[in-house]
Amino acid sequence: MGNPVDGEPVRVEVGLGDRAYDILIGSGLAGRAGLEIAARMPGVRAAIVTDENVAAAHLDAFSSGLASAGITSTPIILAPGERTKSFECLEEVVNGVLSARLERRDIVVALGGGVVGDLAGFASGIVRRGMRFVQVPTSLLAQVDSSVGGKTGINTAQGKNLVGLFHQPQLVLADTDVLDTLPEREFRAGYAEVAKYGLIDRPAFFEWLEANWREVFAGGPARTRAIAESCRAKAEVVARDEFETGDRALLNLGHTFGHALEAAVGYDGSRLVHGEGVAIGMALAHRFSARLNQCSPDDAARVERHLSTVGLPTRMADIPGGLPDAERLLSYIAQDKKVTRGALTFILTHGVGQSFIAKDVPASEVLSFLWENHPG
Ligand SMILES: NC(=O)c1ccc[n+]([C@@H]2O[C@H](COP(=O)([O-])OP(=O)(O)OC[C@H]3O[C@@H](n4cnc5c(N)ncnc54)[C@H](O)[C@@H]3O)[C@@H](O)[C@H]2O)c1
Ligand SMILES: O=C(O)C(=O)C[C@@H](O)[C@H](O)[C@H](O)COP(=O)(O)O
Ligand SMILES: [Zn+2]
Repeated sequence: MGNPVDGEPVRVEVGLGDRAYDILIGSGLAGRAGLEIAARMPGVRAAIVTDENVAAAHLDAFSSGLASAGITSTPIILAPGERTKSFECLEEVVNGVLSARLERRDIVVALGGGVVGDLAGFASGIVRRGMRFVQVPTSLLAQVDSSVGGKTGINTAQGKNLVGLFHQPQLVLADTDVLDTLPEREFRAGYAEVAKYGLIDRPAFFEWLEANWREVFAGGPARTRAIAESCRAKAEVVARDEFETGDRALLNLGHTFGHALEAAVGYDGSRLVHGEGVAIGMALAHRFSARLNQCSPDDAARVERHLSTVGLPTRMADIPGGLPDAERLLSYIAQDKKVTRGALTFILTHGVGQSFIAKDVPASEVLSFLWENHPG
C-alpha cells in the first residue's frame, strides 16, 4: 500500500471484460471531468443528476468544466437525503432525462453521494432500455463504495434497495477535493464502509486504519490511500462476482442488521444515515458471531472500540428516538435480498478480516440476539 504520487490520479480498473471501466481518484478531477468524459465518449450530451447540497457547492464549476470540453448538460436537482431514493424521485429523473431529449448513447452523470448515485444509476439503466452513465461521487461513502460495482436502486416501505438493477457506469471520477465541503458526520459515516473492507478480508488494512484514522479524517495522502485501497478491494470482488451469486455478498457485512435499522427509522437521516447503520450492523455482526462461538469476544470488542473511537455509533441504543420491537426488526431482515427459500443469510466472521457467508441462520437465534441488544 504505497502513498499515491502527488498530482497524478490513482487509477483502479474494474475488470469486467468489454464493460471494464476506470476509477480515477485524486485532486481536481471534477474540474477535469469534461476532458476525461470527452476523451472516452466523444460527442455526448449529459444530464447531471445531483442534490441541493451538492449543487450549491459544486454544480456551477462542474457544468462549466463539461461545457469547456464541449459537453452540453441539463441539471436535475433533487432534495438531499435517503428518502430521495423513491419511486417519485425516480420518475422525476426519468422525466428530466427524457425532456432533455437525451439519446441512449448520451450520458447521465451522478454528481453526489450514494443516494444520487443509486437513483441516477437506476434511471440511466431503464431510460431507453439503458443509457450510459458516469459516477462523480462527492461523499466519502460514494467514493469508496457506492460509485463502484453497478448496484443501483431505490428503497420501498418494505426495505432498502428492494427495487433496482445491476448497471455498471462507464467511468468513476472521485475528486478528493470535493470532500472538503462534506459535513463531518457524513465523512464519518462513509468511514464505516472503509473499515468494512479491512473487516471483510484485509486485516492489515484494518490495523493500518486503527493507527492512521486521524490522518484519513484530516485529508492528504492517507485519505487518498484509504480511498484507493477501498476501491481496489471492491473492484476485485465485483470483477469476480458482478451479480452477487457468491462472495460479493461479503460486501454486505453489517448491512443485514444495518438496512433493517434504516427501514425501521423510516429512512430518517436525522436519526440514522446509511454508514451509521453499517457501523452498528458491523458491531452487531461481530457480537452475533461471538455469541454463536464463531469469533472471540475480544475481536468483537476490538471492532466496536475502533468504530466508537472514530465517533461512530455501535449499538441500537445509539439511535435517537426509539426503535420498533425485535419481531418488527426481524421482519425487515426477512426482506433482505440474500434470503433464499425463506432462510436468512448473514455475513459473519471468525475474527478481524475473516468474514464469511453464513446461510440458513436460524431466525430464532437472530430474534433472541435482537432482544438482547434491543434498547427496550
Ligand atoms: N450502490 C452501492 O453499491 C452502494 C454502496 C454503499 C451505499 N449505497 C447507498 O448510498 C447511500 C448513502 O450514500 P451517502 O452516504 O453518500 O449519502 P448521501 O448521498 O445522502 O450524501 C450524504 C449527505 O452529504 C451531502 N453531500 C454529499 N457530497 C457532498 C459534498 N461534497 N459537499 C457537501 N455535501 C455533500 C448530501 O447532500 C447528503 O446530505 C445509501 O442509500 C446507500 O444505500 C450504495
Ligand atoms: O456493492 C455491494 O455489493 C454492496 O453490498 C455494498 C454495500 O455497501 C451497499 O450498501 C449496497 O447497496 C448494499 O447492497 P444490497 O444488495 O444489500 O442492497
Ligand atoms: Zn453500504
